[in-house]
Amino acid sequence: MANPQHLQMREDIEKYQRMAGVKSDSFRDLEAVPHWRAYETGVQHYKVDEYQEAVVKLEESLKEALLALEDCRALCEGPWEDETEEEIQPGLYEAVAAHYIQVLKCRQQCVLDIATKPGRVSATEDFIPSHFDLLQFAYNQVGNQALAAECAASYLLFYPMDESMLEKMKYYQTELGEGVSVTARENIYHYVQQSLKEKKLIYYAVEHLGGTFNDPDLWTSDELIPESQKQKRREDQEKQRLENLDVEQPEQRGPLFFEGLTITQDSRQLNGSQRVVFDRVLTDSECKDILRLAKLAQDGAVNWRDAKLLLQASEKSRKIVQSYFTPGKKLHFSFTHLVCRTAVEGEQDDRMDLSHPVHADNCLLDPEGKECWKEPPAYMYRDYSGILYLNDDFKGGELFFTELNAVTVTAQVRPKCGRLVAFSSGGENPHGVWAVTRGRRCAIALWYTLSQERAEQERLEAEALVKQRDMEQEKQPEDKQHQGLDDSGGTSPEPPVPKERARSTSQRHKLGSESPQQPQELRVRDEF
Ligand SMILES: O=C(O)CCC(=O)C(=O)O
Ligand SMILES: [Fe+2]
Repeated sequence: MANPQHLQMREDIEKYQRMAGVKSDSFRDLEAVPHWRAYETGVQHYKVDEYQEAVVKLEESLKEALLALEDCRALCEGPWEDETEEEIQPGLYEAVAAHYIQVLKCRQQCVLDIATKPGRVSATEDFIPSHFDLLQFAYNQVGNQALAAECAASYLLFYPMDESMLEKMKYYQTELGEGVSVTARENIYHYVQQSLKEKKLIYYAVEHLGGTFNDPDLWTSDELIPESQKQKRREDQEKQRLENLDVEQPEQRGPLFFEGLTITQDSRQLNGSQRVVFDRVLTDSECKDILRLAKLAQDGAVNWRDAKLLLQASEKSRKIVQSYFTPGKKLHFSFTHLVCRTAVEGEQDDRMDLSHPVHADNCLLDPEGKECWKEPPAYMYRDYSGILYLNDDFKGGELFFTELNAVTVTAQVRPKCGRLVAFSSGGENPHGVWAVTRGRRCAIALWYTLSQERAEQERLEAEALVKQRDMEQEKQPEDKQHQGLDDSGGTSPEPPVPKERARSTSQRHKLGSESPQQPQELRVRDEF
């Protein structure tokens, strides 16, 4: 459950299911926690308009979550175990204050604990308040306005100025009649009051005694936060807002600067959003040259001119993606990768397996939860993906897009020389590759980021190297220049290509298997 992408485990479960005597309730998720199970079921009912069932499950989830919260908070009362402070010998009052603040911070963090799905690392935002938003709507749908109003009032305890909820509240009050008093749930009132008191103390301590506090709640009112902390919080929120803006921009198309380039399919034709197929990005002879590079790199010898061509081809793709999706900021390379997949020997008929399992490029796909988790080890900073294909003399190996469930295929793209498929890298674009059943399929896989800090350093170095070499060649006499251009290894300076051998063992690309810290320029490798 926590690793829904784990193909081996999925296969094993299917195998067990086929065994005699094994029933569906023989499978138990030992990591499951009651409130998460209820929450997910509740949200699923809600999404398909089954409000009666949604109400039951969401109430259960809320009750269980509050119990889990209390358990977690109680565990904060233990002895103080801060090894980093061991050296310092504080006075009694300082020690008491430090201990108490630590307990308070620990209690506050419990919200994150319960809002984090087992097996995940990032918490669902506004986990408790969102229950009331869902519940007020669901109760209204099943005709229980009194409870809908109570839930709306409970939500307003967290966000008293929320305009849309205030509107709803007015509506419920009118429906119920002015004489009927509507109050929030008492336990939620206490929960909010207590949490606010704790926050007040913590912020006081941060301001006067130092330290930091990462408030886990989004609903904390501004008045409570000291000026010094507010600034930081504002900056964080602004950064977050800008990041979201970048990726969630509506599709608006900029001009394409390259002659001959065609848009073969857009998002509508590919049944999704932020997807596109371009053709004629490369000519046949350019594909051939880069393919030769794939072959040579395998043998540890790389032609300088082909390496430069690869850099140019990927830069051209970057410009195309940038101008097509117009994300409002410069796109930087985050990873460049020349990859070939070769058919395995033997029986190929009716193969239904995948050369690359369904995944999203910047988040961890959770087909059961119909979500995509932006958390490590996913490459969260990847914003756009591009795959520039180099050949079509193979069988199988189509790229396909699916819905979030990872099984409903929404579009398929057949690779060919000069075809560039580009798409936003998030959960809106799960994709995979069918098995290559004959021949060898080569492509340049490219990922782009809007974050300058995440730009691929090796690529910048390689570009600088090319520039430097070009300048040196300009200075050289004519005859020597030609020699340099046609040079395939030998006397020329080292091209920016690793001389490692492509791996020859059967291997599948696994999301998160490459270390983001050590990207290598122009990686060349074989997959099967
Ligand atoms: O080769 C392809 O068509 C897609 C590869 C891919 O999705 C990836 O490497 O993340
Ligand atoms: Fe991918």
